[in-house]
Amino acid sequence: MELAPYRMVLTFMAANLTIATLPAHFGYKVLEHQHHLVTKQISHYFYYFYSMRVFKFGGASIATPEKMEALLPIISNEHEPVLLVVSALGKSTNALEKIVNAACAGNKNEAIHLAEQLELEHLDYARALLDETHFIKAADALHTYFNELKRGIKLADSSRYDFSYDQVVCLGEICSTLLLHFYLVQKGLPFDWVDARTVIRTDDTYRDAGVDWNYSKQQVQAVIGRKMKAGRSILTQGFIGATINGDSVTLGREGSDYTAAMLAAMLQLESVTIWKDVEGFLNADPKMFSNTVKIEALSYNEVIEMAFYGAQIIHPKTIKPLQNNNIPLYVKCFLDPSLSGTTIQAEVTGINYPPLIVLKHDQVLLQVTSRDFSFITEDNLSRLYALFHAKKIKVNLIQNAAISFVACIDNRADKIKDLTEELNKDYKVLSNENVSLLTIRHYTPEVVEQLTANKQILLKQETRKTLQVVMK
Ligand SMILES: Nc1ncnc2c1ncn2[C@@H]1O[C@H](COP(=O)(O)OP(=O)(O)O)[C@@H](O)[C@H]1O
Ligand SMILES: N[C@@H](CC(=O)OP(=O)(O)O)C(=O)O
Repeated sequence: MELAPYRMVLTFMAANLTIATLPAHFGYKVLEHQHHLVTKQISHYFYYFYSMRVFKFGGASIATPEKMEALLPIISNEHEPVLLVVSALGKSTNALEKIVNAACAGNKNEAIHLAEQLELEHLDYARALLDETHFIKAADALHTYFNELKRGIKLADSSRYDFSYDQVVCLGEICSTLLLHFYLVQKGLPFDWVDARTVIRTDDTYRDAGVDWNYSKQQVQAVIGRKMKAGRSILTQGFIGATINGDSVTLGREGSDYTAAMLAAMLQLESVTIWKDVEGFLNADPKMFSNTVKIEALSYNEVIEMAFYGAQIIHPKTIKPLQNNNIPLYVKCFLDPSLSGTTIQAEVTGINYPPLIVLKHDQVLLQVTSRDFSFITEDNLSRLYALFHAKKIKVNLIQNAAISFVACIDNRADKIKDLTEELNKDYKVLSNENVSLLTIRHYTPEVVEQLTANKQILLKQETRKTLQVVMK
């Protein structure tokens, strides 16, 4: 066990020294921290310095050099080393997807051309952000990684699309963090850049890699933890890792939130803040609904349900490591850090949730019927589930009847084609494409009426708290 009494004493000394050297108005905050520290030490046997935090910046927050510059006050306000987890610039992951698609379709020249365009965009970004000395260093580093990208294009092959995808797409995060790194160094901040592929070890499920928790934790503590204990702040990438063979992987689209949560759990840090372009966690996506309201505090339970059913604001895997380690998650607005944002934690009291709405488009409803009139009960259900599992298809909603089984799944044409071929051997399969899955937590009859008016309802399920409708 790591927590020896002297560690507690040292931590207290460190906290008290901090009080002595900070201006008076910081005193209260530090005392609050001390209280928090003791509580956390006793309950978790924490290994690291417990007031260190993780900040996750997504693509929207660094879409332009001006936006990146605007993050400086947020980052430099930290009194302790901070761990930054950062995504690719703006929509550059989509640009990288186009590149790998062209390469796998055999249009290698087009892919190289698109890669060169993307490199120029990164160079323009660097030029706008950095002084001459730092620009030269950044351009050099970018060149190295765009060469890695070009190697990925040359090797890309449609017969191993997911593998090819990861070798190319992972470079978005590498390049964005290089730009931010040189900017922070230029500003004199004590940051070290860590290639997440050296610490996050995964299996070889390309595009949705599973993390080897124990190995990664050891590496994260040895590399990132050690540096932070020595007073260095860290900048690393979300969304990426590497297999035991050193091949790059990605953790699933929008997976940077998950990386942030994972690192916080592995290092037992104080909290994770994800900086978004919205005021906080709203009761629905403001891009789809008007009159949304911000929720001040949410429980892990509410958020994991919403994320699982497609709330884009948080990656569904983010909550588990945080809940397991009782680490709070804050959703804050990078456009106005003074806004209170949303706190996500274990217990939330005194809040009456409004209806929380998630609308997920581009779904497919599959109806699978046994050809020989055998019941769809335990034996058939386990066969069907095993098949979905083998094809790595996530089932968003299911319902079964005597001889049929209905599943609502994301529209991944390649996977569905494979699955249908397999199912057709024993079952009759019908599919309804282009449907939407509506999930409402804390629903009211009025909201359900309003959101389903003029829609064809293909499937409906409700429990006391949650109503779900597949509709067209
Ligand atoms: N419940 C919700 N509350 C707030 N924003 C939401 C919600 N559901 C979806 N969103 C969308 O999530 C977006 C932010 O997430 P995302 O675009 O993935 O950010 P980033 O790429 O910076 O991580 C918001 O602009 C908003 O449109
Ligand atoms: N860049 C990746 C990972 C990610 O999490 O991005 P963002 O934080 O911008 O959603 C993606 O677009 O999927």
